[in-house]
Amino acid sequence: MGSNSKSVVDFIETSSGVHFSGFHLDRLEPGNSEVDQPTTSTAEHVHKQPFFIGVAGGAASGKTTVCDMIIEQLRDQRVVLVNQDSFYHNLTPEELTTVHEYNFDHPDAFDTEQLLCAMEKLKHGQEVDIPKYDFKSYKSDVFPARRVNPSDVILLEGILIFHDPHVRDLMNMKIFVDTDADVRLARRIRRDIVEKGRDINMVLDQYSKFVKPAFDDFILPTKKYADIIIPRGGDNHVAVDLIVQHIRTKLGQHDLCKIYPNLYVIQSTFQIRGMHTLIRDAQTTKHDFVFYADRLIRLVVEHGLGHLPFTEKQVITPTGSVYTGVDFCKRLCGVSVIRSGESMENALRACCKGIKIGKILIHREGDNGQQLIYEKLPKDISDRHVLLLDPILGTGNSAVQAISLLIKKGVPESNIIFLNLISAPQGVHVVCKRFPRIKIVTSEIEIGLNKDYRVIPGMGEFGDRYFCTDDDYQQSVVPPLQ
Ligand SMILES: Nc1ncnc2c1ncn2[C@@H]1O[C@H](COP(=O)(O)OP(=O)(O)O)[C@@H](O)[C@H]1O
Ligand SMILES: Nc1ccn([C@@H]2O[C@H](COP(=O)(O)O)[C@@H](O)[C@H]2O)c(=O)n1
Ligand SMILES: [Mg+2]
Repeated sequence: MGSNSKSVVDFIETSSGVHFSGFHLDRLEPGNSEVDQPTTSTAEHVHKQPFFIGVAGGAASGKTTVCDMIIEQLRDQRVVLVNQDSFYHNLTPEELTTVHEYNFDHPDAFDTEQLLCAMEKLKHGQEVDIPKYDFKSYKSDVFPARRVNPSDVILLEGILIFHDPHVRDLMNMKIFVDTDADVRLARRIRRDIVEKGRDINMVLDQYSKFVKPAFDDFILPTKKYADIIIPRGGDNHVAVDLIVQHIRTKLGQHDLCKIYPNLYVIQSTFQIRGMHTLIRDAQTTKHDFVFYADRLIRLVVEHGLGHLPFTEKQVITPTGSVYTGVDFCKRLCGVSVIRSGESMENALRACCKGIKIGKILIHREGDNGQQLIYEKLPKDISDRHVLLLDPILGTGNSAVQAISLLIKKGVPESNIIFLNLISAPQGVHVVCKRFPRIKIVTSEIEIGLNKDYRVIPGMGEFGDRYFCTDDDYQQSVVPPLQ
């Protein structure tokens, strides 16, 4: 037992009306909590964030070609392509007279502020006017601007789009098209002569004076920022297919998964939706609530176990053949946040024979914020991977308390997997910002928190419903399976 003299049972009994692992904060004074207070107590309506892809590479490496291939495969999505060329500074009359002296491959040739502003607007779901650049007059105010509507996927391509850190930060995926210099030069000569009506000597002059040095000095050094490097550009169909597959996966995910790569929402199926429908329904009987909550918990636990490290193992099958498989991670334990988290222990025990399970009890007392009042953890917990169990992530305050304790006990942050059934975006932000290396596995992301800091739509007081300590629930409403 911790320093507090009250028994665990006392605390459990006095906690009625509160989801035990997520405390009401309405009476908390600023500064009492270890965690920043949520900025809003109402449902958080986050607009659907577009997936932003940057495509960089040398001139004529095939950036536009790769983008066109991606767009072609994503015909069923709203995709927009923006070219960095649109943000070239207009040349002054003086610069125009000596245009062969102008370096179009230097970062200063672009109006990066205007580019950043336009891309931020698109990222935030606003329409934007993109200038049309004229390669013949070297101006972007000759033609009317192009109105670009908010889209699901934004592609930004250009030689130097990875140069500015602010522009880079907007991107969810960075691609570098890596094509041999001689191929780029050959393509450029053809393109500049045919499309831009330029003279061969002028093209070669510009190449040796500006294009090649700028590639070495500014473009190539940004290759290190790329998540994916595509050799041979548009000829690399495998790379483009994989990229499209990834984009489709990301589009199907909750926005929070794009922000926090360590947040895993298990793939929804009609079975999962059906279980959620039952456990969220206030009319569902106690018996059904426990049955379907258990089914969902088992899915979350199995998914969470999938994130543990493994080692390769070979066995001999009864046919005498070698089967190359994997060995389960042995050094693990569960930690349940009393009381709701205890509902997840059976599923964990059913999956991991003989697993050690520790307990943490956190409660809010008076105006002093939450207090950790009980903990019983395996002595060697710092050597183990920890599956932290709590079915609801609400404000994130109790999760932060529990995780902080585990870290204090020597558990590396990256060894903690937090398993829950539902997560409010506010809690995800709080936990993921504070502990960027832990993993959260959940089965659904909620709309948010109401003014009483309760998760909505939610499922009520989980502990009461699961452990049948709320007398108000219906005995039998949902008919059993035939
Ligand atoms: N894989 C390829 N095979 C043949 N020609 C290509 C290939 N990729 C691009 N091109 C041609 O090379 C030129 C430059 O390609 P582009 O995609 O516009 O490059 P970037 O946008 O990087 O400047 C274009 O004329 C294009 O048709
Ligand atoms: N007026 C201009 C503006 C740019 N360039 C060259 O275009 C290249 C970038 O375009 P990509 O489609 O190849 O990415 C860059 O190398 C500039 O030198 C130009 O020649 N004239
Ligand atoms: Mg291009």
